[in-house]
Amino acid sequence: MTIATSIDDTAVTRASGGDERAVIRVRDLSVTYEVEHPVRAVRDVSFDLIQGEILGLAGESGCGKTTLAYAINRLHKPPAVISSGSITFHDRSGTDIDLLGLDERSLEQFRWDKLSMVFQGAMNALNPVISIRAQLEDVLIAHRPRMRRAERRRLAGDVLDRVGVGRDRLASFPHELSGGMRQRVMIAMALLLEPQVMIMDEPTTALDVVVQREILREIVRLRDELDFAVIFITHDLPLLLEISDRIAVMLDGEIVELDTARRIHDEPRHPYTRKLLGSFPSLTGDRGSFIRTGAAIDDGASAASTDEGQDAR
Ligand SMILES: Nc1ncnc2c1ncn2[C@@H]1O[C@H](COP(=O)(O)OP(=O)(O)OP(=O)(O)O)[C@@H](O)[C@H]1O
Repeated sequence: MTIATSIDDTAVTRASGGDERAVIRVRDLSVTYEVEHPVRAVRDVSFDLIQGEILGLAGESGCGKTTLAYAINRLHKPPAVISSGSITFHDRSGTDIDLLGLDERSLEQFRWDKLSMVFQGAMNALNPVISIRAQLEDVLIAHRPRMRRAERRRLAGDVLDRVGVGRDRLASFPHELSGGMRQRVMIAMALLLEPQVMIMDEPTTALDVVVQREILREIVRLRDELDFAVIFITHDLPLLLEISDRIAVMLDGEIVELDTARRIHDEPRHPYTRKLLGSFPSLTGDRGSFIRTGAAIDDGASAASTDEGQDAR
């Protein structure tokens, strides 16, 4: 897996304290579940998502990963409330969009078009009685109302080819496809409008390991081709080390460490990161060599391909 974009971690910082290549800038974001005993699920989180990078979000169950992901896309529902902070999206046109300031209508336009999301159960969100073609075309009808029918059909076919399902499945209904294929269709849908950012929350967890690997390889390849940024959430730290450029480690609602995948692996600074790494025996001891096969972080060791890494796929 060779990653083309180069995320140089000697980031070019702006006077405002951010990375000038950021596509999303989150500052001091807090999300609270306003229940009888309020839960501050996300606490003063700040980070930049850099254009074209895969940012892994790691941390144990309940640390706030999903809450953070949903809040970024404004998909959080009551009792969750964004209690403070800001989220800025830097559009490819050059405009900065204040995500927390968007009204519902603008949000609907924004989602899928600029930022899309694929989550674990996404494949079950496909409508069982509508063909794949119609479901893909519906997204285009909603977001590109002036697009001609022939162009819609071509794009729907192209995107299915891209994710490895193939345009010959356009007429299929969801139940005619395997779980892996349906999840690929959801990824196709997420790619359809060529968003700048994709948030993936455990997108392959429900699938068997071989299919997971294939899909992950596709995601990295598509990222190389289309240069979108990804926030990738999973419990599987070894997997994150393999595919991410950088990794943010969350603990009790806070990001306690954010660094290149290589440094998270080689020189973890926070005790919790060390504990997390230690809980995966395959990452420590004799087999503890770095298993990534070519992530793009510019720390002098990118694109190193090891036999062990090949085996891991
Ligand atoms: N609807 C809710 N009401 C109250 N508390 C909630 C609600 N949803 C989540 N929480 C709490 O918010 C915290 C963060 O949950 P969240 O689902 O974001 O964690 P996570 O890291 O994504 O976990 P997992 O990996 O298991 O999905 C947890 O303490 C959880 O119990």
